Amino acid sequence: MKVLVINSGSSSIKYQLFEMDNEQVLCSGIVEKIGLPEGIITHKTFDAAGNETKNKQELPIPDHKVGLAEVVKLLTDEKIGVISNPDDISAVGHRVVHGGEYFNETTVITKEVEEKIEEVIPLAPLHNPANLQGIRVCKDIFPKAKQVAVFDTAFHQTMPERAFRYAIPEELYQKYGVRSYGMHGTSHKYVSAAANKYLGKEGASSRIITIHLGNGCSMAAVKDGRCIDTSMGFSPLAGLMMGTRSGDIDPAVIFFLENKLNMKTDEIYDLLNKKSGMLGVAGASDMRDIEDRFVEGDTAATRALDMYTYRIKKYIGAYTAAMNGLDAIVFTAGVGENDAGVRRLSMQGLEGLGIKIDLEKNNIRAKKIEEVQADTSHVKILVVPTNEELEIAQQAVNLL
Ligand SMILES: Nc1ncnc2c1ncn2[C@@H]1O[C@H](COP(=O)(O)OP(=O)(O)O)[C@@H](O)[C@H]1O
Ligand SMILES: CC(=O)OP(=O)(O)O
Ligand SMILES: [Mg+2]
Repeated sequence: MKVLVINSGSSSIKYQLFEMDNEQVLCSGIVEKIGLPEGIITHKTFDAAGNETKNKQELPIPDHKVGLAEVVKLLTDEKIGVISNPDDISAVGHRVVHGGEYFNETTVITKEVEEKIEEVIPLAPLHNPANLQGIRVCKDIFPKAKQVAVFDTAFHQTMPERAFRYAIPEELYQKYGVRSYGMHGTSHKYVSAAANKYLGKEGASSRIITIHLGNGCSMAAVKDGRCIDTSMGFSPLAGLMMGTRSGDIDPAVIFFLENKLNMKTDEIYDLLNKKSGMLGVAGASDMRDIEDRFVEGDTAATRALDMYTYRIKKYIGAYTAAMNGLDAIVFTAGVGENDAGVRRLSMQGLEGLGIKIDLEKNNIRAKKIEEVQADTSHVKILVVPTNEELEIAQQAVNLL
């Protein structure tokens, strides 16, 4: 059974085509820097022995629709394509970021499901539209395949009320579902399970903090394999500082912008979602650009990194308290897996909590699970490459 997985992030589309009979990856790729002047598509095909052939192109990719069209071209290309007939694909698994109160499980996509994903767009304005586009394009191109949605919010459904409720009038939760949902759940689930397995703590008691640092960033406190708290909230705007999102901010700033600067609601929305974070503070959203400037001693980039990593530390403190201790920290996603500098700065000055990184071991871009703590550290520090696509494909197969 061949399953295609489409993972549309805010700045990227990742995809993998699996032969699920033996979980073999037939091809995989990433469309990066969507919306920036210079987009990149990296497409890899694999033969039965796992040997890789890579194809890289640079071209402007203004939005997710253009990106998806390029992906489909590559999948069906005469020379390097891996499918000759779209009907070869039995299912397409889609990452959907926000399921609102409607979905806490993997679901076959029907017209009603599509409408509900559309209805909660205001809760995930950078993501659900891209997720929907992916669903619609794939329905057209793979009409025989079952379309399946795997929701980012699902893993966080185990949070207790004290963690997911906001201190606002009860009616807003009861009537309108105003509460914290959390995102990146597929990734937090995958890497926490992988870490538990690696540490020999599957099914045992364990206290792990997972730190997903991509363009969007979030952390989760995972106790005994279940999420008990997470930093994103009602929408993916909450929590950590991100590529273009502010993360936590005093809501009074919004009233100030309205009253003092006469900004409209959608302008403020845009400001906090698309013009803030690393972009707002240092003028660039891509961490590779920030790192280059940090190395050159750029003041704004240095300040932005200091803010970004300080907030990670604060959440580590909070979640260590919430779990009454900590066994392991897990870094993952684009920045978490590749950026030794961010890991180093985030772990600096946490010796008081028994957390100490080894600078030499940390100096890696992780392709598999790596341990980067110092010998004297009481807490393990792992870098675990996430694989949201495999997790989605497995869930799609289980459902079907
Ligand atoms: N080698 C690297 N060093 C530092 N940051 C990197 C590196 N490779 C990728 N990144 C960063 O990862 C981020 C994208 O992560 P990713 O998980 O793909 O994001 P998303 O899924 O949110 O689109 C970008 O900010 C990019 O700069
Ligand atoms: C929810 C979210 O922020 O996703 P991504 O990091 O893929 O943009
Ligand atoms: Mg992502």
